[in-house]
Amino acid sequence: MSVTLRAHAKINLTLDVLARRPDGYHEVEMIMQSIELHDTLNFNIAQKDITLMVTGLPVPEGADNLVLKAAHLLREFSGTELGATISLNKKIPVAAGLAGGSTDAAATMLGLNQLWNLGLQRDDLMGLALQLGADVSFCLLGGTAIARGIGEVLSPLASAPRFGVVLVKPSFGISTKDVYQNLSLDNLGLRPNTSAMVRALGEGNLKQVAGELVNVLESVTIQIKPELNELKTKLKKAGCQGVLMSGSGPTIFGLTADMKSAVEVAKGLDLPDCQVLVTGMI
Ligand SMILES: C[C@](O)(CO)[C@H](O)COP(=O)(O)OP(=O)(O)OC[C@H]1O[C@@H](n2ccc(N)nc2=O)[C@H](O)[C@@H]1O
Ligand SMILES: Nc1ncnc2c1ncn2[C@@H]1O[C@H](COP(=O)(O)OP(=O)(O)OP(=O)(O)O)[C@@H](O)[C@H]1O
Repeated sequence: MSVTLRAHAKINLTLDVLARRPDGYHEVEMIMQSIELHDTLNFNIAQKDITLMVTGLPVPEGADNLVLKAAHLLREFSGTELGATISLNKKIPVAAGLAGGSTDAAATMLGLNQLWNLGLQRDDLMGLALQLGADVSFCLLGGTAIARGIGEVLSPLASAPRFGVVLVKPSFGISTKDVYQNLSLDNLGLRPNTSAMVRALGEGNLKQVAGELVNVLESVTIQIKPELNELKTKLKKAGCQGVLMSGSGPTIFGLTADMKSAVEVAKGLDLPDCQVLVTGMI
């Protein structure tokens, strides 16, 4: 028996921070969107051990990998004694603001639930997701959704238009924790209008969607890495309708009418120090 799953990356179309909690986490309100860009995971049954092999982009293969953390958490929760041989083909840039680790963790729970025939419901997995990371809950659901709480309270939205997405990932990564810690809640600057973005998505109006793209973490990350401002300007000049940093960064995304126009925009970009990827909303 073998199970193969795609683990999709996400972008944040809006991101607002409402409060800091005593445990250091933040209450957020954000519109999350899955994109075509994905890692691929393959799961095979094994007698006892859980092992992981990674191909593609380098990520640690040891116990710190979120795939192994998710697998051990699920095995403990379910009580099964089965093992698994897992392979991960890593395509999503790492420490990029695209939830690469979180989506692998979510896919691992979904894949092993099938492989081990556990019969767990999505709600059971949702309960475990939060132990692995704030973005894992959304990654289990996918599509388009409003996320509240620390990211685990989800309200699914109707499928968004399949706008094209150009991703620009600089060579450096960024620590999500550092970004949240450097955020001054008294000085958030421009805040997103969640309901206006929901309306714009519902109408499929790219110009309006572009006008509602706001992420309060952007100015924090730009303060650490001012070169992100130049990347935003270049993406706009190259023809993207709207441009924003995803999550805590440093990836910048630009939206276009469709994948074809995203390919054209990417062709016009001269960014030798960055990884440029063309993908689309799903
Ligand atoms: C920036 C986003 O990616 C937007 O989707 C998420 O809010 C972050 O989600 P994530 O990377 O899955 O977050 P976790 O791995 O759970 O947490 C990493 C660190 O980010 C900070 N963190 C994360 C989520 C949140 N709502 N408040 C926080 O303050 C905490 O300092 C935490 O130690
Ligand atoms: N399967 C995995 N894929 C990517 N990173 C992983 C994985 N497992 C553990 N990590 C570690 O997690 C850290 C964050 O990587 P990740 O790509 O998830 O960040 P991110 O895209 O910024 O996530 P988010 O958008 O959820 O904040 C890295 O330092 C990486 O070493």
